[in-house]
Amino acid sequence: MKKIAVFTSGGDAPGMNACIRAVVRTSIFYGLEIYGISYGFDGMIKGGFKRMQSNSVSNIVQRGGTILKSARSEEFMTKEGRQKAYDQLKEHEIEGVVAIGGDGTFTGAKVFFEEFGIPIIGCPGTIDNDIYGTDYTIGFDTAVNTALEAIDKIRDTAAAHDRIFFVEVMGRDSGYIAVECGIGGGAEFVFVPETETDLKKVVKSLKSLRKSKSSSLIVVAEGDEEGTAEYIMEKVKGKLNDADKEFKVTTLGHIQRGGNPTARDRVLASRCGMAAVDGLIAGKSNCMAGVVNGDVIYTPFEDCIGKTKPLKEDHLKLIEILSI
Ligand SMILES: Nc1ncnc2c1ncn2[C@@H]1O[C@H](COP(=O)(O)OP(=O)(O)O)[C@@H](O)[C@H]1O
Ligand SMILES: O=P(O)(O)OC[C@H]1O[C@](O)(COP(=O)(O)O)[C@@H](O)[C@@H]1O
Repeated sequence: MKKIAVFTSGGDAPGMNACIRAVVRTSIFYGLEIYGISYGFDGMIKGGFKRMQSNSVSNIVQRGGTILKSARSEEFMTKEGRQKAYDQLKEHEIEGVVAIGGDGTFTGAKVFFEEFGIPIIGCPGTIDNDIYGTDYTIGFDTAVNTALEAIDKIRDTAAAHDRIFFVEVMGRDSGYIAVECGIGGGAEFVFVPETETDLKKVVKSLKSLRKSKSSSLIVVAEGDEEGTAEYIMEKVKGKLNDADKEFKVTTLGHIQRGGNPTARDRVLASRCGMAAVDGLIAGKSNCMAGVVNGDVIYTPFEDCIGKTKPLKEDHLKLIEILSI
């Protein structure tokens, strides 16, 4: 293997730059030529390849976003689009690819490998932490810390004014961010897509909590099956029927996906990046490099996509117990 390429795809997650840096420097360390592909699969189709040197990735380990840009590609969803991408890789004599992204990216990578046999290894880059085959995904720790900082500030206002606050955090299909913010931020309740949200029970608990607490904080994952934080707040407000209480909603939004990665994310990203290149050199493919129980492991894309990583039962129990 002489030439490999790396790209970021789907969204962006803090730590992607640290991962790119590790891929580039590990490749150079082993004497490989390394190319960066801009704008994910779209860039592959359009031939957006650029040779990278060690100094191409200087001073980025601490930066959020991705220097390779990120994109979602409709064209790659078609056989014709993937054929164009393959032709571009052939033209540039690329023999292996590192894909940094989430489960959508890995789904595309798996299809691509099955059709054209180009060796491809993934690194888990998503703030949602919803990928099987790694205890944590790159960006999750930073997103939780960003959301937690905001929640701490919101708590000050909630306490000062005796308010009930609903804070919406990211997580289209997953409650990992909500659960960790809920535990770390001392939330009274956390609503997540993985479990049924029982509003009747919540209203009952809020009524009884009124005796001991003057303010409450509820964290809602954006993908909760009951609806948005705004919608849930209106429903709870209607049922609680407490004219003296003020209800407020804060949606944290994309601030959770930006910012400098935490130490944990930088280290995880660097380990996964190095492991992806090691894996390609060792002849691995169609899999993701992740970290489980402290060790790097390679998990087939099929499992990363097909298997779910359930929320920890004891985390959910913790929230219930600590909120009394
Ligand atoms: N079934 C598929 N076939 C081919 N490409 C796919 C498929 N699913 C996803 N992709 C590609 O992966 C890209 C990123 O997926 P997306 O779900 O948007 O992000 P993420 O990787 O963060 O989950 C898509 O824009 C598309 O180009
Ligand atoms: O507005 P966008 O860019 O589609 O992103 C929103 C989505 O991004 C996510 O945070 C996931 O993003 P990443 O996979 O890139 O980390 C989801 O929880 C959220 O629904």
